[in-house]
Amino acid sequence: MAGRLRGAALAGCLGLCGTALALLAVVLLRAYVLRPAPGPRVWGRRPELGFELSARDRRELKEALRGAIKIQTVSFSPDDQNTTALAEFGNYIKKVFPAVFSAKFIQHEIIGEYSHLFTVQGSDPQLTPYMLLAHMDVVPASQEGWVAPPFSAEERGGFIYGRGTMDNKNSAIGILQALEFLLRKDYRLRRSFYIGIGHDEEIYGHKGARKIADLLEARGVKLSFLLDEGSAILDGFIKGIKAPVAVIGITEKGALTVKLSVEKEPGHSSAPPKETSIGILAGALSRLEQNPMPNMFGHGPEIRTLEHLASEFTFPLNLIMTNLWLFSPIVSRILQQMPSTNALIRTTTAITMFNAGIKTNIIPPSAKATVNFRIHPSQKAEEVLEIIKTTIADDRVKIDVQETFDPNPISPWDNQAFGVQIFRRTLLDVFPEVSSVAPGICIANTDSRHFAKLTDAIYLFNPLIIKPDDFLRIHGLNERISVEGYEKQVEFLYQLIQNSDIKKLPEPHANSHEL
Ligand SMILES: CCCCCCCC/C=C\CCCCCCCC(=O)N[C@@H](Cc1ccc(O)cc1)C(=O)O
Ligand SMILES: [Zn+2]
Ligand SMILES: [Zn+2]
Repeated sequence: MAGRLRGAALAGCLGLCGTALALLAVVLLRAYVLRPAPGPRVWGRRPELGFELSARDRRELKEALRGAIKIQTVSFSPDDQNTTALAEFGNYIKKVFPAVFSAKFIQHEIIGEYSHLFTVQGSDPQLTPYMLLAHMDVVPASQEGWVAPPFSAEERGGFIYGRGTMDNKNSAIGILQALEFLLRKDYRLRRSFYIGIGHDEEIYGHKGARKIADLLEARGVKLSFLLDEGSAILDGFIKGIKAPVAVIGITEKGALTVKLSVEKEPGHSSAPPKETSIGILAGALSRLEQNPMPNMFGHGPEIRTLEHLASEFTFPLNLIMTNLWLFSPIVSRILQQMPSTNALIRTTTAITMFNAGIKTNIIPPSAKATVNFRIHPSQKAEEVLEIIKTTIADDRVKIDVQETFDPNPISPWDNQAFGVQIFRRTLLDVFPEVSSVAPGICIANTDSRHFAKLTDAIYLFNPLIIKPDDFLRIHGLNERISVEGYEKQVEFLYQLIQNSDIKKLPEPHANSHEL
């Protein structure tokens, strides 16, 4: 009997100890293994004016965007733009946004013939201004393959179709629309801000955004932050994350475009040499494709993106993402499998043009190709060029560098980063379904890089929920925006302007809601 009692007591004790141990393990797991990503807190103040739209406002907002899409502001190449359309766009915004163009405290200037700079003077000159950037030019669109012609701005099933609906007339028109609505409600701005609308972003922005930046620099302007396109609220991009997450670019990749050429004696195709210019060039290109640039996972901000999103992942991915010190080799291998995530972790190589040959029976005198590299934030153009030379390893291939620039510096992402706090607050106001806001990389290039001397706080983000399918529409077929999505974009900008009017960020406190 005594033995049985001792046994029961032991079993009870073991059970208790087991429970205690299990509890301890859960606590440790929560505290150390599944710890939430560190992030600044947001304050509780709400914007003064709500975003209630009448049926008339809704119609006006939609028609303003549709009208802009119909203007064919195409950038074909650096010396081929539709300048008539660019000028028409200027007249159009004057007509559609009368409050913006008549406000006494808004100065409007045309820069580089077709770009627009608005200086919106706030009532408090002590507050450092910020800038909203967008562009009006678009890439060309084929007539075939669209459900509605690319410049028809046709509305179908709640979407407006057309070139520029996501890239980037939605921002250009959206910013002016948000300001127009605020002015009509007599909102008095406190913090000054600039609006820049470039006309040649798709061809590097040298005549538009660059000139705007030079002018502001000459005026001695410093910005508290700058917001441009380049990332979005991502839905379904990352395996293991169910909810949409806002990924705000804190840098953009660098770029290097090289022209490769091979010259060889032409001749009769009946007695060909062992290698032709085409064969030699094709070999070099194949070596570049077969030997991708090194995987740089862990050397740039991509690791911070995953750490911030760690708690959004389902089990066991949440555990893996919280412990990248251990799992980064596996994660980096997974990321390189999809083109959009591969672009986050390495300098990408894209053969974009190939020209050779003039007739079926002539040995071609020359072969040329263009290769476009997008440089990972941890590398420099010079370093990439060295790797290219070593990989090609053939002196017969001439390498001419065309456009090149290093990646942008990394913008701040912490408690003191004013812009980041404003975006968090505004996302919370307008997109309550977005559960995380993370820093990321813009895998393409934007006009914002011209503004590096005016601020170290450049952020790339379009307040639009996009799915992988939408990403393919940018520069692709059937670019479109949902009417609801565009309304939300305007609402985001409307609230962002009001939220930016705060004098100074409140001190973070323990109970405030955190994204
Ligand atoms: C966790 C991550 C998954 C990553 C998935 C990425 C999704 C990103 C979502 C939206 C990205 C939209 C990118 C729009 C910006 C494109 C801008 C652009 O096309 N630029 C051109 C031209 C250009 C402009 C300025 C320059 O100085 C150089 C080139 C480009 O070719 O980059
Ligand atoms: Zn764009
Ligand atoms: Zn574009």
